[in-house]
Amino acid sequence: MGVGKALTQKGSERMRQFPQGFLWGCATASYQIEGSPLSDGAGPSIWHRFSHTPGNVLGGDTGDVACDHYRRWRDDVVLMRELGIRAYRFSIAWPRVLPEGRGAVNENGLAFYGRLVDALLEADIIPFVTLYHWDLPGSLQDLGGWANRDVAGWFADYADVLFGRLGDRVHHWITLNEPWCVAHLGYILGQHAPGMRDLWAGLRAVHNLLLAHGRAVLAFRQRNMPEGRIGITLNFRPPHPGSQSEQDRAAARRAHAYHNRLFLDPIFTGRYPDPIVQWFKDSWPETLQSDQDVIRAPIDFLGVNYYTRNVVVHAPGTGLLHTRVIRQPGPHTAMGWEIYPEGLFELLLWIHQAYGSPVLYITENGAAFEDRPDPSGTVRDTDRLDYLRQHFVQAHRAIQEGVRLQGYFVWSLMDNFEWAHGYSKRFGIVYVDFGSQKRTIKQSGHWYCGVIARNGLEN
Ligand SMILES: N=[N+]=NCCCCNC(=O)[C@@H]1[C@H]2[C@H](O)[C@@H](O)[C@H](O)[C@@H](CO)[C@@H]12
Repeated sequence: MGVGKALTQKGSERMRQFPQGFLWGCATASYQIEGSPLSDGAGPSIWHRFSHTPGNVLGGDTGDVACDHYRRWRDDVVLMRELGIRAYRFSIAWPRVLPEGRGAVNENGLAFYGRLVDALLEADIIPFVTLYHWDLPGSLQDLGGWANRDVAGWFADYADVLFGRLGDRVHHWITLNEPWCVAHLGYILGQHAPGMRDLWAGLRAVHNLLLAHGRAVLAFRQRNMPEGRIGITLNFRPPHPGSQSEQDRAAARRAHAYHNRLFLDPIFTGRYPDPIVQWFKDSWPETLQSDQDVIRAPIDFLGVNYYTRNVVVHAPGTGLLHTRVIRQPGPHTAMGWEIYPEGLFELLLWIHQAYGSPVLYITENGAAFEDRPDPSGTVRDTDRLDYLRQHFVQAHRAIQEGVRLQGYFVWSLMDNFEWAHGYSKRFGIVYVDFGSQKRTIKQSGHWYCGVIARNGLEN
């Protein structure tokens, strides 16, 4: 598409037009919005255990109620229709479907997701289903969880149950959400469930997550669903060196290999980044030559989660990579993340150029800010609106450069349980009063509705 076609002059405004059929959407995750974690036969997840363990989540918050979506899902689909979103990315809680993680299917759990999918289709909203967004069945963690190589088979069997039962209506599947966070935050730093601090377990989790992804892709292909598309969602943090010194540039390369290439390279090239294998040398897991053929099973699209960049300097003896992130001047979100929209353009172009121009969806982008309703009940979150607008501009730039970006899911549809931060961080374009469960579309949500209707941005 030439630039001319995408920048149409409409009156005095310059429009940034997105391609026809571009999928504007919102994203959520099961443990963050559903509540009712043990209802109707569901088994406990590692996040149910982790949040109920004192000291793990700010304020002792848990996902016991969250946004009560398990009971309010019909009204939430109406809300999505009001927003005019064309697609909705949500995750399925593995322990609702297989309470023990393996074996008997919990029909009640499966029926919940079947009803949700039917309501979305009825509302002309395309479902994008994430098979795993961090809520591993506790019973599988008792067997080692992602550090146990058998998890690849357990995950593929779980995925296959869903392909069989929902594959007639769900045509877009994401195997894993942010496996980097699963391994790094859950098994190495211990900040997320299951709260382990074990480098050996964490690096084996990296490999087993990739194996599980590949086994699920192969199971999907076996089902021979021609309309179906499957991919994975990875989180990225483009690192910039804090100075042009060789030490800082080397630190940025280490951070880049660990944050951005650790999963991307095996999936697209069949090899781990050499700097990482060398860096972790004697801790690196034993792998089988045949593993790489499973891991690199071709996918139909890559989900990209982008929030910010990291400015990195060499820091001997500090952290896993002997690096430190330097806080930058300029605006930050309530998470303390620098607002750096250009990083999205840089990231999309890098993936496009370095990994063979894959089909991409931005499966998460958004910002937490201190939202408060004014006396009239209106939530004027202009900071979030500006954040989104600036990032949409960068996504449009990337499309102009030929990046095959086919959709954009704002994180998040509504304020929800922000993991170890509990309910203290609000990412929604819809405000949730967690006392009353009242939903209020924020100013950013009303603005987003207009972007979707015009399929573009006015200057
Ligand atoms: N360096 N460094 N590291 C830390 C990187 C943490 C990145 N966190 C995410 O990307 C999570 C993603 C998640 O899918 C969603 O469930 C979360 O609610 C959002 C908001 O937090 C984002």
